[in-house]
Amino acid sequence: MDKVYISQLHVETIIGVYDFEKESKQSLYFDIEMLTDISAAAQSDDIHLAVDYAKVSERISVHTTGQPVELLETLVEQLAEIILNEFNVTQVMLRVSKPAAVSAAKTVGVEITRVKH
Ligand SMILES: Nc1nc2c(c(=O)[nH]1)N=C([C@H](O)[C@@H](O)CO)CN2
Repeated sequence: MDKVYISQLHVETIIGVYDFEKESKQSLYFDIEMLTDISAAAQSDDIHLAVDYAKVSERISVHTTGQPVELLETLVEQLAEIILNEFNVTQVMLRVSKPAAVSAAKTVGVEITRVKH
């Protein structure tokens, strides 16, 4: 299966478990891999038949900066459901990194893979 991907999408938002995290935005970085058949888009050269990575990026940014959640787990589950429901994708891998969370680490985060049923 073919893949459309987005690497290191930067979004600033309120996210976190602790009170101090609810007062100022933090950076999140998303890596997304979406399985899809690209043949119709390639043969027609038509963006409407492609998984538009710009539209996916915008949807991720809008959702992530909407209603705040505490856990990265909650956020990536919500985003995986949105991508599978709203785009022509059979499987999505989402990795979110929160580089400021653990000062001794380069970055930390959560990765999931979800399949359309
Ligand atoms: N598995 C997770 N562990 C932690 C999370 C998280 O979202 N998922 N969040 C925090 C805090 O919000 C942290 O980012 C602040 O230091 C801690 N562990």
